[in-house]
Amino acid sequence: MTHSRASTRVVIVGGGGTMGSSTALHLIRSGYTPSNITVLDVYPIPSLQSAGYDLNKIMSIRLRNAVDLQLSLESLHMWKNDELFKPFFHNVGMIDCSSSEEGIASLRRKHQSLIDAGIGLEKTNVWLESEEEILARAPHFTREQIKGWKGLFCGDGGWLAAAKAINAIGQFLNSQGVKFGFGGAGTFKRPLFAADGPTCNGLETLDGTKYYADKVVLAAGAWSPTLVDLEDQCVSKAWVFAHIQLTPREAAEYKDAPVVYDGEYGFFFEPNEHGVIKVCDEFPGFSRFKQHQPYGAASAKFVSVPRSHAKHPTDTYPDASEATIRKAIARFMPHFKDKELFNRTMCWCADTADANLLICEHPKWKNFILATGDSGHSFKLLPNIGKHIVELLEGSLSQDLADAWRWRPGGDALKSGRDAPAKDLADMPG
Ligand SMILES: Cc1cc2nc3c(=O)[nH]c(=O)nc-3n(C[C@H](O)[C@H](O)[C@H](O)COP(=O)(O)OP(=O)(O)OC[C@H]3O[C@@H](n4cnc5c(N)ncnc54)[C@H](O)[C@@H]3O)c2cc1C
Repeated sequence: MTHSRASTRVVIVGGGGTMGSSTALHLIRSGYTPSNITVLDVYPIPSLQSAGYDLNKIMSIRLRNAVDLQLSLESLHMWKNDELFKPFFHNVGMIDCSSSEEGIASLRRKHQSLIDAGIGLEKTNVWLESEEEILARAPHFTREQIKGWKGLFCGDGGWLAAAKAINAIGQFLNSQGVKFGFGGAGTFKRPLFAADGPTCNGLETLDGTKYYADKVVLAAGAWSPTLVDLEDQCVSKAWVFAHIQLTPREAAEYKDAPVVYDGEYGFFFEPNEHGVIKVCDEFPGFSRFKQHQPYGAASAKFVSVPRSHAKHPTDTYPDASEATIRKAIARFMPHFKDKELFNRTMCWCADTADANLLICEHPKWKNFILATGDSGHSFKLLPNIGKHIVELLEGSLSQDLADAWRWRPGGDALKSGRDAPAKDLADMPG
């Protein structure tokens, strides 16, 4: 039986997170009936354990391949122009810099790719060769601090008020009459299948509720590989960050400052309206492997299982992270190096081997759609990723996106194109 948009029932697992909320939004924008859309999550939207539940995320144009460039440009357009998203984009720019020979050479290649893209990106992305040029963009630095730094000022970039943007989608979904299930009634347990065997016709949640649907979308982020067997295509990894509190006077000095990113240290954002600065270090992530049997696996296997900060709020991060975050603060803001750190936390993503998303129908389960996979860069796609997930549901996804996001076991998702594989949390003191 074929369904019209108005009559198709869709259940979204992880609808309180980034890709899931975007999918629900675009179903409505495409003409699906809100009461036929069910958003499930462990926590109410914005879910406390979503990777997007955060003060801020970086917005920048990604040039890694044609698909990333297309998605970044689409999302930039929406962050700038779509009424729902506009309030959450702070277009303060980003300084992508380095003081090492290797780092500078890599940034020069990035600058060249921007020019080679041939779409005028060199007008907004400017090479910073001299200390004067850097100080003109970031007057809060001292000349001493930026000695040897070179890099790019990315004028299209800046930061996104992440949790607030997901919250705005949640409010819109609520106003439209979308159905929600949270807690036990929102926590995915297993898919349900029709009498023919391979056709998925719904799912059961932890409390035993059964939701029947024409399409099930699994957008459970770092939890996806623990819920269904993804045949090792995704490895869930954590990154860390902490916050410092500035006085109103200190915060005023950093107001509208660009995001500063140095791949050897980390990155930081301008203070929020309460004077809080978030600081991240940069490293290949932490895994947390244990024996676990996702649905569809013949037996238990080694899977990296995220530990939810929402469930374990006293969890912070390994001792080593305290040192690297302090090192980043000392590099970027030496006068704040002794400030107290608070809200130390981990944030989980499901990395794929080639850093492309995994957005496809399950190869064996008809109507069960995966919308997951990561590379630590997908929050910026909040405004537009759902549009493509809806295209997949409808069979109209373009071939280049379908190729990039296909089911593709076999790569090394632990390393995921980074310089080193992730370390396991079990091996990290603290
Ligand atoms: C430290 C860090 C920094 C990052 N920085 C940036 C950045 O600067 N810019 C950028 O663009 N991207 C960034 N990212 C990446 C970005 O946050 C992720 O790519 C994106 O948020 C992933 O979206 P998702 O929908 O796959 O997962 P999530 O947003 O995590 O959503 C998954 C959802 O599934 C839910 N869920 C889990 N289990 C179940 C279950 N059993 N049943 C129902 N629901 C369930 C969760 O509660 C959650 O709401 C960063 C990520 C991290 C970790």
